[in-house]
Amino acid sequence: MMLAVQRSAVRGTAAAPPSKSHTHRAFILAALADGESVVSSPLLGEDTCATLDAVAALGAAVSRRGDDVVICGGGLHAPEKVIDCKNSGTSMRILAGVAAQIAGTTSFTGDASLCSRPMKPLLDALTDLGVAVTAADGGCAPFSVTGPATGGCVHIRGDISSQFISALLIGAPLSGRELNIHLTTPLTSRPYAEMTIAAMQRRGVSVITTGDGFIVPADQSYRPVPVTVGGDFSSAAFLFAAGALAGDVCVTNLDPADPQGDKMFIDLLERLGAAVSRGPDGTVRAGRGELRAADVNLADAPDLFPIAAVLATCCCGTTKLYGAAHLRFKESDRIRSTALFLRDMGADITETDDGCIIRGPCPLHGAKVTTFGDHRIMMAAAVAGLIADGTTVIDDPGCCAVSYPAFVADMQALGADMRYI
Ligand SMILES: O=C(O)C1=C[C@@H](OP(=O)(O)O)[C@@H](O)[C@H](O)C1
Ligand SMILES: C=C(OP(=O)(O)O)C(=O)O
Repeated sequence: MMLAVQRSAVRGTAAAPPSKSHTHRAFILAALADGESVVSSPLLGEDTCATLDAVAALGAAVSRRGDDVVICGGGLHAPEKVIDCKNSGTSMRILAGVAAQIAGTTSFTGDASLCSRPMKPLLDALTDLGVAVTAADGGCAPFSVTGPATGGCVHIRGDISSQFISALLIGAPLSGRELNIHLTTPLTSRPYAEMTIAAMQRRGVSVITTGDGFIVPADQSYRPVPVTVGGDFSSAAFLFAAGALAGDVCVTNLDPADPQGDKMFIDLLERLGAAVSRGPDGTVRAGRGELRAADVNLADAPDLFPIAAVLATCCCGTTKLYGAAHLRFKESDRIRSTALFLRDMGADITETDDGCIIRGPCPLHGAKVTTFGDHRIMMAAAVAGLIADGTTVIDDPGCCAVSYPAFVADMQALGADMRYI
């Protein structure tokens, strides 16, 4: 199946889908807390469902109560079956940190994309903490960890994925001993580590931020708390960009106080010259404006890169997106896959090591887009198709189900001419 997109205007209101990152953390931390946790409004996308299946395999009792997911956690054990994290880096990295704290062997696998993404820095850190690790060549999945880990001191790089740090932090209280994490390179995607710490603290576990990392003090445990998952700013970025490029879109279900780093997209739209207005209830509206180029550091918000690059094609002048070399380790090499589809659509775009340079404005035309099975490439290309001359034909449109299953339906409801062919 393909998705055919024609130039079209979008207008109206859409609710941001629930946050993928918050849902992963809510499911995993509920599994680690003794007792029942109710998770309301979770994202039930392919990635978060992979996490839910995994926590059930590790021994948490998972049930549905209406739209809520109820998890009875505590007393986890090594599973019989291999944990398949499918396309989800967050699931694999954080759950590896959890499994490392459990006696016995837990094996992990994923799809072809996930099995090519880096795991070695985390697996090396777990080895230093006394975990026996067996992994494929290069330290990627499939791999197994045999725990439990000890506490102590660990050195790990911070510039490949913050998920390694989230994994060590979340698993640490299970050992009962202090864990001292020293970062050997600067931490990228830092807001995600901060989301992890906030989620741990909400459940009664404190984390100390040090000059070069983090300490999880000894003798702490998670307590169950009910959570309602708020909207996802990374997914909302596609709705905002559609409004800023092709009409006027109002997005609800976003909390301005949420720690998600990708809420910077709203400031970015304003900086580039889009018409942005913020309602008192957190509702944000984005419409057309005279867009002008800017230098944008995406070190802390890498998931915004593909859609920010689409916006940049409509900016007057040279836009530089930089600071995000870790984009090369996502579901696809997102610097390469974004440059490929935008160049095919007529953009003047040059890849750099840590981003790209776009000389705009570039009139876009329809093209055949390869998503490489990457949800954010699919959604960014679909938004680009709204302003392109002719038809944009996107392969594997179902891949958006990992983070935003209703993306195409939401866009169609706003008036986008998107059809499955
Ligand atoms: O912890 C998380 O929920 C995430 C962390 C980020 O990954 P990196 O830390 O690998 O950049 C982000 O890209 C991903 O979509 C979700
Ligand atoms: C990189 C992403 O997720 P993950 O690392 O969990 O696969 C993403 O959603 O863009």
